[in-house]
Amino acid sequence: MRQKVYVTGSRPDIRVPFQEVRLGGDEPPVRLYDTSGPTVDPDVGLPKLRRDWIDERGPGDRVTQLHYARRGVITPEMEFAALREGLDPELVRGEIAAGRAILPANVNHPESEPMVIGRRFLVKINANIGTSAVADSITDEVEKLTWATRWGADTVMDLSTGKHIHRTREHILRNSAVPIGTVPLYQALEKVDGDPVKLTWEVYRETIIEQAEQGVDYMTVHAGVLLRYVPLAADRVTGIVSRGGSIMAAWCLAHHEENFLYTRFRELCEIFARYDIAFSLGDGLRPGSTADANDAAQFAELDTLGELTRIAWEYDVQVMVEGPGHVPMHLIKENVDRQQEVCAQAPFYTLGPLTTDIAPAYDHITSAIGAAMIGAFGTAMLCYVTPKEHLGLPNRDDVKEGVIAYKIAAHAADLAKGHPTAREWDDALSKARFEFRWEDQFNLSLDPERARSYHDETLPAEPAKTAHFCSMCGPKFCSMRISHELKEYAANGMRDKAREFADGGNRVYLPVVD
Ligand SMILES: C[C@H]1O[C@@H](n2cnc3c(N)ncnc32)[C@H](O)[C@@H]1O
Ligand SMILES: Cc1ncc(COP(=O)(O)O)c(N)n1
Ligand code: MET
Ligand code: SF4
Ligand SMILES: [Zn+2]
Repeated sequence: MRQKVYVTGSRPDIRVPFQEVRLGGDEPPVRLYDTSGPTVDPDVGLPKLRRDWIDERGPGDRVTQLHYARRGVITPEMEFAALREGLDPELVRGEIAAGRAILPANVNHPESEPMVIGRRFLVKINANIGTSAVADSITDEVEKLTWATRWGADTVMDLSTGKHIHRTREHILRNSAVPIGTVPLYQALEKVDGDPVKLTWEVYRETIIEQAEQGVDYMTVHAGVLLRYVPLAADRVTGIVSRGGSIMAAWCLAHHEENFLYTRFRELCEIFARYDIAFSLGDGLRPGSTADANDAAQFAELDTLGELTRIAWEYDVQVMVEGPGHVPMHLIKENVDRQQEVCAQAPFYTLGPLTTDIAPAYDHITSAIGAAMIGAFGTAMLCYVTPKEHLGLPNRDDVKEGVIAYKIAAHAADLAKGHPTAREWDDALSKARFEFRWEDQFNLSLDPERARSYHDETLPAEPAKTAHFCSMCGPKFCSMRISHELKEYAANGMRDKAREFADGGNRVYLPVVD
């Protein structure tokens, strides 16, 4: 059974949720990092976990976690995030202060359960949801939110572009125990009837304040798409594939002016600091195909993102940096190394990357391969890709497929990086598997329901739950059963050897099988 348990911190309202798996036999229970949050009841709403923490600090021009971290303060949010990972709160504070980690936590999102994004911590995953002009249901999106977090999304981005963007986001935020990210440019574009040329700084500014008041925790800002970089993407196989990037490029060319997100960046920082919104510096020039990976346009923009990272830090605003996209395996490492170098170790947040372009309908797999690699190289958060990528808006089932694929990638990276708590989970599952504790194996797995149902497809009867085989090899060929017998031989062999020794070495050695 999986059960929710809480670990308490230095004050009574720091209660950190875990999923505890009780195991059979003499095995101690295993605690899993829990992202699922409290059960959502739309009539009651979520508990406002952070309410008192925010109120105690009061309003101000710089109410950011980075601001407190730099002054040596461990906030309740930092302690909460540390307890979730089984790490020292001082490590969380130090990494935030150094800009190597962020804790996205808008003062207007008290429902959020804090977590920390940075290379020293568990690799996090983000799930994208949101309406489009073609599919515009608020209830569907709230369901995707709860479904995504049910399977382990650490943050969710609302990328809505439909008719009711404000209302959709309100429902998402009030029902979300994970930080919510947005791309405010999408709503700004709706406000000017979808014509990029009509965009203005004023419309954009009004939009970010609207979203800041609602409680958006981090915002993608495509401030690195400079006028002079746009021609660099002209000869690409797939041009500019970022929505925000293409919008800003269109604006720059039409006005022949520098990107207003870049020229007004300091004003943005002042606003973000008042709410503690984190920047997710958008990669508007990311490659959208294998052919375009690591090209001049992509790396020119990255240099600008490095410059903007340092400016945000002047204002105590937290920053992460977005990365690609479509990148074949041999070009992945350079992406992390360059980003870490150029952006002074600010956390990296990548979309995949997709390691090949040939598998539409399976891009959760093409991209989970790249995500696992880039995570192991030090990327802090992985943005999922669903099987619907390039084909249409993901539904609830696609959201689950994407989240599970990315939980696998993130955990595989945690193991490779040696996060202190990652290994325990694998060991517990492997032991259960080797000891034919089938129920424990199911309950410890990322998707217990599917594991159980796949097993039961061929062997549904109750005795099969303790059987020393499954239908893959059958009883006679079960290598793990044979391994147990080998162990017995070895143990008996040792006993016999001991007896042989006591007998003066005159016995012929024969293993005893009972
Ligand atoms: C940047 C990435 O965001 C994803 N994306 C954009 N809009 C949505 C949406 N409404 N729902 C889910 N994913 C979306 C696409 O997968 C794109 O590749
Ligand atoms: C990791 C990640 N997630 C979302 C976006 C926003 O999308 P777009 O750049 O297409 O507007 C992005 N740039 N990077
Ligand atoms: N899949 C694209 C990307 O990787 C985004 C939308 S399709 C051009 O960025
Ligand atoms: S996902 Fe579809 S709508 Fe979006 S850029 Fe690609 S083809 Fe265009
Ligand atoms: Zn793509």
